[in-house]
Amino acid sequence: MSLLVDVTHRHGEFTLGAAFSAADGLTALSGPSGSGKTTLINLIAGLIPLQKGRILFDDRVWNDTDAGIFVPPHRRRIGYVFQEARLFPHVSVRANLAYGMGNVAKAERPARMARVADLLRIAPLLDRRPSGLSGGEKQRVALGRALLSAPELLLMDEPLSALDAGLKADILPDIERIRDAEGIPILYISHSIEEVARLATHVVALEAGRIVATGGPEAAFASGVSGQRSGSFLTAVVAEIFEGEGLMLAHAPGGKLYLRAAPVAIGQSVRVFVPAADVVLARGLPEAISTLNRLSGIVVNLREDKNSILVELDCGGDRLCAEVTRRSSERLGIAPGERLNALFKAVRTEPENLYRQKI
Ligand SMILES: Nc1ncnc2c1ncn2[C@@H]1O[C@H](COP(=O)(O)OP(=O)(O)OP(=O)(O)O)[C@@H](O)[C@H]1O
Repeated sequence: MSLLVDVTHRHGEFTLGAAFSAADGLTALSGPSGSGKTTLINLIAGLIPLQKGRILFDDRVWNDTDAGIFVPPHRRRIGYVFQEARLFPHVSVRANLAYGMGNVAKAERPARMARVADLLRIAPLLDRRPSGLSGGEKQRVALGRALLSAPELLLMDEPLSALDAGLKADILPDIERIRDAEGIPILYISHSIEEVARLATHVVALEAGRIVATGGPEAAFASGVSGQRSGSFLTAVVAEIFEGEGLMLAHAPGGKLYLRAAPVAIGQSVRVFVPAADVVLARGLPEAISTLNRLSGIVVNLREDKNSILVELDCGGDRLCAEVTRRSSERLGIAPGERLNALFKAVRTEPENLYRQKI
């Protein structure tokens, strides 16, 4: 299934002009506050009428201003999850979930309810009222309600931003399961590079109403989503898990990676986020050093970033970014074309930011 968007829309001084497509998987919409992310998904949902352009889903036209076509929101088969769960407080979780199933044939409802309750671990909550649930439980119910409508497209507007770190970590695997099990496109607004790192199959980066980059998760750095935290993504295949040590070994194109162990299988492909400030650059390799990860790479780019230099290395095809002071860069005489070693500690790799591809 795929979504095709080509829209122009003005709110007073602000103009959104965006063209992109999104297929199955999770497309993160990143960008600074006010860049137009919510406007974009509200247009896709049909919640605000489009001023100019087209929105197509597969071969169906949801909106085409030239042809005068506008399909109303309830006929678009979209699930929408907001920052706040927005549940009905006075009825049970079961009734909240059932509310979403208007589109589903009656005979299929019990099985669908059971499947989604299982997928999101909410079966034990069905007879409770939302007021007694934790923020994370409420958000899982909101996700469940969106899924029960049998959506063809899921829109999520910062669904985790109201949750504390512990609850976020608890719900991330649920979103991952939805991404991998439902086979529908998901558009996911997030300000967090960690969420993008963990969940995104694609990124569309917006700035001041325009798309500034699309592609893999690195695209998020083109906009303000990452704030101060520059970094890069390495892909690798898990080769060995050292159970007792909480450590695993994965093979990346540029060499071996030792990572904090995560619930993955041998042979599984993972993508790890390495913050640029965690990478140490060295000429030669010190013998006695605790750092487990040592990749060799060619300097392809040097970029000034405030009081730092961001040094980009090509490590066997993967890009690895290191942040060093200008003083270090000058002392080492770092220049494009040079081969350097990049070191980073296994203990700094964060399993909760690890993207895992299904096997
Ligand atoms: N109904 C409206 N009327 C006038 N201006 C609006 C309206 N809705 C949004 N805007 C403006 O459009 C711009 C984009 O807003 P939008 O909410 O889409 O951004 P966003 O990227 O989702 O921001 P945030 O990350 O803060 O939620 C902002 O400048 C906002 O003030």
